[in-house]
This record gives sequence, C-alpha cells and structure tokens, in this order.
Amino acid sequence: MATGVEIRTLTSPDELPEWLRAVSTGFLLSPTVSPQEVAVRREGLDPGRTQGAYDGGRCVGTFRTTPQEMTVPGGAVLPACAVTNVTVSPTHRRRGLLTAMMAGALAAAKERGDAFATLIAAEYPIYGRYGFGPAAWTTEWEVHTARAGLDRRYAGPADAGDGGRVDLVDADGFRALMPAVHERFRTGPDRQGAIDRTEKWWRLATGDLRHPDDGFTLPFHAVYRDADGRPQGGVAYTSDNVWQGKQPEQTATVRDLFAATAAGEAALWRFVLAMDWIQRVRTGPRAPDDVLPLLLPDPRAARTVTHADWLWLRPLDVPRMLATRAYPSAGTLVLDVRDKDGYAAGRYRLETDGPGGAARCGPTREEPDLSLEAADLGALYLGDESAVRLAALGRLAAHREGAVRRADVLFRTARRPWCPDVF
Ligand SMILES: CC(=O)SCCNC(=O)CCNC(=O)[C@H](O)C(C)(C)COP(=O)(O)OP(=O)(O)OC[C@H]1O[C@@H](n2cnc3c(N)ncnc32)[C@H](O)[C@@H]1OP(=O)(O)O
Repeated sequence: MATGVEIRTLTSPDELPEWLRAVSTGFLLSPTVSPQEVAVRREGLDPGRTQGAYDGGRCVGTFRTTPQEMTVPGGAVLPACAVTNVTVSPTHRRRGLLTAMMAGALAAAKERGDAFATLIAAEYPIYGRYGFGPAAWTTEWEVHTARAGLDRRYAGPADAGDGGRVDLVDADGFRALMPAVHERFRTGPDRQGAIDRTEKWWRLATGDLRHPDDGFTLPFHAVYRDADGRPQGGVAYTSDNVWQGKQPEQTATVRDLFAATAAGEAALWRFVLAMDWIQRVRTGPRAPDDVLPLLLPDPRAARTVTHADWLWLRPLDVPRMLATRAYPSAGTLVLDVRDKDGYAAGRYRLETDGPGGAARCGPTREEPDLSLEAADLGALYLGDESAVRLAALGRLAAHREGAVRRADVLFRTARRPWCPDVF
C-alpha cells in the first residue's frame, strides 16, 4: 500500500468538500466542486460509510457505500452493500489504495449482515479480484421508428389498446405517483436485480433537486393508467430537437420506463414510438431480454447500440442468499465456494422445494457437487449466467455426473435480471 497515505472514514460533514473534489478529479469531471454542488451531494451521504485516502491534507482516494435493497429471483428482497464513488487520483494509482478501501468496506458489510455487495463497474477488469461477478447485463437499442412497422396512427391517451390510457403529467405529478408503482414493479417475481429508489433519487430524476454542474434537462413525463384508472407505469423521455432540410430528424431518449403490468409496459413503448417528429428512439439501458424488439412488427428496426456487463455482485452471506431466492424445481446441490477473503468461503448444501416452495441452505460436510469461486457464484445467483458455460470456461468444476446441468435447472430464471438504475 502507498506509504504516507492514511485511509479512514470521514469524521465530520466538514470534510465533504475536499472529498467531493477528489471524486470529481478521479472521475475527470472537474478540478473543483462548487458549494452548491456540495450542498446537493451531501444530502443523504453518511460520513460513517464514506472512506477517504489522505496524503497530507489532500484527499487522493474515495470510496462510499450505501444501504440498498435488491430483488432476488422470486421477488423477495435482500439487504445489499452498494459500492459507489470509487476513485484514486492519477498521482496515487496502482499502489493498493482501492484494494485497502475495498477491504474495509467488505469487512464492514459482512459485520452488518449484508447478504452481498453490489456495484456498477466503470471498467470490466477492476472488481473480479475482490470477489465480484457480473450478475446482470444490459442492452440499449436504437429503434428506427419508420422501419418498425408499427401503426403510427396511435390515437393518443384514450387508445392504449387495453382500455388503459397514457397521460402526460408534470414532474411533480410523476414524483407523486410513481414511487408507489415502482415499489410494485421492482418486487415482481421476475424483477431480480431491481433496486429501491430513495426520495432523493426521485427528486433528482424529476428536477426537484438539481446538481448545478451537470447540465440536467428536464424530461417529459407520462403515466399509464389501467382500465380501472390505477397508475401502473410511467416513462420519462427527452428529445434533441434536430431538423434537417425542413424534415424532423429527432431522437427521443428514454430516461426511465417501467410498469407493474405487461400491458402498461407495451402501452408506454407504443406511446413513445408513435410520437410525431421522432425518427429514432434510444431506449436507455434495458434488460437484454426486454420485450421491446418483439413489440415491433419488424424487430430488426431495434438496433443494439450497447450490450455490456452492468450489475456486479459479491456474495457475503451464502446461506441467506441461496435460501431467500426462488427456484423453479425441487432439488439439492452441494457447493464448495472458494473465497480468498473468506466471507463466502465454505461448503453449503442447498435444498429446494420447487415452485412456490421454500429453500434451505447451510454448511455441510457432504462431498460437493460443484466447486467455484465466490465471483462466479455472484454471476450465477440472479439467473443470468449458465453453469454449463462456466464449466466450459473451466471456472466451475463438477464432482458428480449431471451436477452442472442440475445447477442450471435450479439457478436459471424465466426472465433475465435487470438493474434499471445507476448507483
Ligand atoms: C463502483 C465505481 O465507483 S466504479 C468507478 C471506478 N473508478 C474509476 O474508474 C476512476 C478512474 N480510476 C481510478 O480511480 C483508479 O484507477 C481505480 C479506483 C480504478 C483503481 O485504484 P488503484 O488504487 O489504482 O487500484 P489498486 O492499486 O488497489 O489495484 C489493485 C489491482 O487492480 C488492478 N487494477 C486497478 N484498476 C484497474 C483497471 N482500471 N484496469 C485493470 N486493472 C486494474 C491493479 O493493476 C492491481 O492489480 P494487481 O493486484 O495485480 O497489481
């Protein structure tokens, strides 16, 4: 580790301006942070979960965690330790500062009883060494609206197709209605990977609270209500106002689109795709198996512009993780989990009752069916990775005939996991 550098949690909110300057420097945003920006960022930030690395009086490393609820397969939620604001200044990189801050944060998370740690990785190669595996991927599409083959005569609010309707609302209305809908959405049985949103999240997203330095554009907002008038989903979108030779060439960008019902999700996409002047719709980061392309008569009109790892997950409490999620069939599996940091290491017996039933998991001395690294269990846990694929890569060893396929029968999910948010 770097000599002469002290790593510690912040002792007072007065240390935040210097700490935030270091975040802004590490992310190459700006060498300074305005007092107004500090005022916004300090809201909800817990100094006790905020680490800084100090060389003399200068902050050269930052690392923060926040409490998070994450949905696991089946719809139950578990407490996670969300890692964010990780930076080391270019003057102090590759001397072990991140490694030291990560060690402190994971030890605290284990002590608190968090089931796992999560993060959105800036670059793929950074976090595997700390026991994180890519647990949910993301895809962004750009839809060429004229090629999609949709009926562009969409008639507006009264015609969402199922007796429901889509209405434009202002930002305050969206913020008033949507948190409750989002709670139902994110805890659905196929919503593994979705996370809770704080009041601050909603205020920032709807412009009620603004980062003065980030050039925020207020989006348009629309709400889908079902035939009974119950709000079931919403969309936030912007448009770029581009014209060429008297022709509209506009691209709408979806910032947020979710619904608690399939009808609501389809109606909101149809609404966005049918808008006059819009030639292209950028979907923002979605689940790789989002319904969007197949809602189009010609799915090829949805061109993939990004497909990448998104949410990374680091197991901490394996028995709790495995006993809490749902499984599509009854079965048993004995897993030998290797973890050089110890948090997830051990041999565990998982026993599942199948659909609608419970699962039990605890330490065992039985011979293992499979052995794998904690990071690979992180990749398997939400259902996105395949045990057969990991075995082909040599990252998962089978000790019994058929054990790899048995793992896939238990772990794979009907829908792919999706974390809709950046944190
Ligand atoms: C959740 C989030 O906040 S994601 C944001 C992450 N932040 C950034 O990407 C901002 C720019 N980068 C940085 O601030 C820093 O380079 C960090 C935070 C990524 C790494 O900090 P460092 O203190 O340099 O990491 P540290 O010295 O502990 O490195 C540990 C190991 O990871 C490797 N490593 C670190 N960063 C990277 C990287 N970007 N790519 C590949 N390997 C890396 C190091 O080479 C080292 O490997 P070794 O143990 O085999 O020698």
